[in-house]
Amino acid sequence: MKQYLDLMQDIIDNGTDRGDRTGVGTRSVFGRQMRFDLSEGFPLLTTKKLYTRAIIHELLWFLNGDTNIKYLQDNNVTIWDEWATEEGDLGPVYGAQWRSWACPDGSTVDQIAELIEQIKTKPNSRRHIITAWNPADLPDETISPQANAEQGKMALAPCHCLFQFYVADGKLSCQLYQRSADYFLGVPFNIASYALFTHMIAQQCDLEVGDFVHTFGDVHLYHNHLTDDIVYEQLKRDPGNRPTLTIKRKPDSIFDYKLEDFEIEGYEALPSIKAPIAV
Ligand SMILES: Nc1nc(=O)c2c([nH]1)NC[C@@H]1CN(c3ccc(C(=O)N[C@@H](CCC(=O)O)C(=O)O)cc3)CN21
Ligand SMILES: O=c1ccn([C@H]2C[C@H](O)[C@@H](COP(=O)(O)O)O2)c(=O)[nH]1
Repeated sequence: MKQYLDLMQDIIDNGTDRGDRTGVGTRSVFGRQMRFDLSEGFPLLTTKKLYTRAIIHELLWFLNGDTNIKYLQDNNVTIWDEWATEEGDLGPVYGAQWRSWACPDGSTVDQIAELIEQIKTKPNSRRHIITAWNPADLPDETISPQANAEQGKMALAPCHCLFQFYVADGKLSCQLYQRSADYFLGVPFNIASYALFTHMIAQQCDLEVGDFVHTFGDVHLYHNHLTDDIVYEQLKRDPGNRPTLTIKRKPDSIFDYKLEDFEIEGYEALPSIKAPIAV
C-alpha cells in the first residue's frame, strides 16, 4: 500500500490549509486517484492495524438497507455512534439510498438488486452505477446531524457518493467517486469496504476481480492528525505484503453474506494508531 503513503505525502506537500464544517481544520488537495489490482491481494493497510470486523459489518449493514446503528452496536461497532439520534437513527443514509431510493410516485428503487441483474444480463453496459447522492435528502448544514435525522434528512451527506462497475475479460472492476475523504481514519476503511464489495459482486456474477479505482474530490488530513504520533508515525513505517481474502461459500444472493463467510489470511499489520474523529 505504498500508494496510500504516497498520497498522504502529496497532501502534506501540496495541500492547502483551510477551515471545514467540523471546525477542526484540514490540509487538503482536490482531485486524486489510486488504483488497486485486486488480483494482487486484498488492499488492507498494513502500516497500521485495521479493525476488519467493523468494515465487514458496516458493509453488511448498508446492504441490509439499514440506517439505524442498533445492528452495529449489537456487533460492537461504534464508528457511527457520534452521528445518530438517541434512538440510533441516521436518517436516509447509504442503506436507504442503495436499497430503497424514493421515487416521486411513492415506489422505491433497489439499486443493488438492479445492479446485480444488469451485470449478469448486460455485462457491457456503461450504466452500472449506484448513487447515494440524493439532493432531496441532504442534511441542512446549519443544524446538527441528530436534528437532521429527526427531520427525515441524512445525518451526514454521503462521502462515498457514486460508484460504477465495469466488466471486461471476465473481470469486474469498480470505480468510486469519494467527494470528501478523511485520509487517516476514513479512507483505509473505504478502500477495504469497496474492495470487499467488488469481491462479493464478482462472486455473485461468476466473474474474477479486476481493479478498484478510488477517485477523490476533497481529500484531506485533519490538522489534529498531523502530529508525530499519528500521520508522521505512519509515514515512517514500511508497507508489508497484501493479505488475501477468501469467501468461504457462495451465498444465494448479494444480501445473504455473513461475517463468518470472509477469511482474511496473511494480514501482518503494524500496531494500530489511535486518532480523534472530527464530528
Ligand atoms: N471525520 C469523519 N471521518 C470519517 O471517516 C467518517 C466520518 N467523519 N463520519 C461518518 C463515517 C464514520 N467512519 C469512521 C468513523 C470512525 C473511524 C475510527 O475511529 N476508526 C478507528 C478505530 C475504529 C474502531 O476500532 O472502532 C481506526 O483506528 O481506524 C473510522 C471510520 C467513516 N466516516
Ligand atoms: O466513509 C466515509 C465517511 C466520511 N468520511 C469523512 C470525510 C469528511 O472528513 C467527513 C464528512 O464531512 P463533510 O463535511 O460532509 O465532507 O467524513 C470519510 O472519509 N469516509
